[in-house]
Amino acid sequence: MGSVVTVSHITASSSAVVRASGLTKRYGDFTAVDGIDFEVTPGESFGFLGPNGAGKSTTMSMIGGVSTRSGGELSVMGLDPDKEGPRVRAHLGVVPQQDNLDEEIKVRDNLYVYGRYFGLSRSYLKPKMEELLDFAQLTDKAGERVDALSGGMKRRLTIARSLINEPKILLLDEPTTGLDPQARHILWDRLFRLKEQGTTLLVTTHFMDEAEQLCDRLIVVDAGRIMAEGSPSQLIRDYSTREVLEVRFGSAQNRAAAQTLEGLGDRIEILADRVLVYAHDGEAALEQVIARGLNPVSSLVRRSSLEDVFLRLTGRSLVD
Ligand SMILES: Nc1ncnc2c1ncn2[C@@H]1O[C@H](COP(=O)(O)OP(=O)(O)OP(=O)(O)O)[C@@H](O)[C@H]1O
Repeated sequence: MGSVVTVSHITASSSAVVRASGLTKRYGDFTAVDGIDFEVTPGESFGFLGPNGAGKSTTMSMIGGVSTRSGGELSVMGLDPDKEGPRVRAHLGVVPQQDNLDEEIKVRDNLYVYGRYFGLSRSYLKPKMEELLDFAQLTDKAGERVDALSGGMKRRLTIARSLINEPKILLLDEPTTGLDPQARHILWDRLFRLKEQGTTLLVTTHFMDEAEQLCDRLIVVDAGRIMAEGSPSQLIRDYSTREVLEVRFGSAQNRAAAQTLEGLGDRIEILADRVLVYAHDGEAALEQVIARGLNPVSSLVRRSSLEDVFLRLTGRSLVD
């Protein structure tokens, strides 16, 4: 579909902890981040939602001062990450996409070694490690080697480790990719706690449910550009209908059926395995489908999600 969408520019606020304006990253001829503007206010949970390759990790790397920008402005706690990397990093906790724990040493020792690397004193670290182990629900695993932990536990340990210097801002790159549903919920709960304590969270994700759960506000990114910005509910209100009717007619018949459905609801999307009818009342739309002489193999009415927003903005599914 590829519709053109006007992005509302965010008013500059003096209290922003992260501010990007025209932020750009090029790798040779390729532009990974293409002049994006956003601001993150203290204590909020701000998301970057987009598919693989959208430029989310690259943006995080620039914020963290590990990748220099090619253009535009960027400030983190009022500092330029390209010029004052160490001072910026002192405010940040970083949870990378892949856990990079020391697998062969014990859980508690991972925290200790990291803290010492940060230059923190033994007397500071001793109680801090216990507090973080408790926070990560790993106290009873403290004496075990990391390679004996589950994926969810490792992720929580990586988060605990990133908190060792009491950062004001936590950068989380795809925090729950690869975790099972239960492990994801435990992790989200820990992140809610951090937010309650006033930590600002910057989260990249390609999971729409994660963005809906975790983020107060987010930007939808695709191919290095911002497609839309707002709270999850605002985005759904602005770019989708209240409900969506999903109907399946058998893969060979979806396209022909969709033609019969033309004009139904606000709009129709044909996916490989189903047809989506965007309507404020999904049940009423289903009655219309049947009234038009169609007989779906299955049907489902659900509320709109950020996945629908992404589909509307890009004509593609987030999980393609
Ligand atoms: N060092 C690099 N050299 C060249 N191209 C790069 C480099 N790092 C990233 N890219 C490219 O930049 C684009 C954005 O990558 P980035 O990792 O930021 O995307 P992403 O949205 O975080 O997706 P993912 O979840 O897959 O990491 C991709 O096309 C990627 O191949």
